[in-house]
Amino acid sequence: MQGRLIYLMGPSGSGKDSLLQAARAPLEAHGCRFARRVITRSAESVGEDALGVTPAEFERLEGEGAFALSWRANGLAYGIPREIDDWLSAGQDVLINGSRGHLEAARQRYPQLLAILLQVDEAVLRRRLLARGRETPEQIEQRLARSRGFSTVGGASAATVAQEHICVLDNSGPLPQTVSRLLQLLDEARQCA
Ligand SMILES: Nc1ncnc2c1ncn2[C@@H]1O[C@H](COP(=O)(O)OP(=O)(O)O)[C@@H](O)[C@H]1O
Ligand SMILES: O=P(O)(O)OC[C@H]1O[C@H](OP(=O)(O)OP(=O)(O)O)[C@H](O)[C@@H]1O
Repeated sequence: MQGRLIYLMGPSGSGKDSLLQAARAPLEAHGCRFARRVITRSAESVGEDALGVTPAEFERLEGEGAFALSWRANGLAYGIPREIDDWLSAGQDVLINGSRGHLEAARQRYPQLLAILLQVDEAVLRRRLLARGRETPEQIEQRLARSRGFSTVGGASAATVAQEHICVLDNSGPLPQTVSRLLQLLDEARQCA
């Protein structure tokens, strides 16, 4: 049986990267794989363990078909390596750090994907982004403005979320609580699959 693509998305600062790190060990114990993203961001940047490449290298890789999914946002290009298709074909679930803007395109390629929207209110987001210190205050405001622009998934209403089959996961509380909820959500999804 084909594995399931778990597409984690949410505003900048909502905690996607922290959650991926914290949930990694328990999920790997269940056979779930994690994709390392390729990003045109310098390797020294704080945060996820991504492969940093130049825009020219990214274009070359994309042209060679190295990515299962790729998109542009925040002035950067992001790619998910094609090896996830081998993992999925081998029946393994794969968790990726996705983009709200690319959800529809991702669904076209992976109709069975499980979309999870990590949510935190804007004041908390701004505080967390400033504390993280990876972006300038101006870039942080641009990211918050980008989130406001997602009328369908960003600050989505419950009805929209239900209609679009998106599971909302709140990360306003302590991270371990969010990890437990994620594991529970994935268990429930497995039972429904
Ligand atoms: N539940 C949480 N409680 C407090 N701080 C958090 C929580 N989740 C994430 N953070 C912090 O918020 C900041 C943004 O988290 P990060 O994982 O980088 O978000 P994203 O990858 O979605 O942009 C980081 O400094 C992180 O340590
Ligand atoms: O369409 P959106 O949902 O806005 O997402 C755009 C991009 O921003 C995030 O990446 P990145 O790691 O650069 O930013 P973040 O860690 O600040 O979320 C996310 O993982 C997407 O790659």
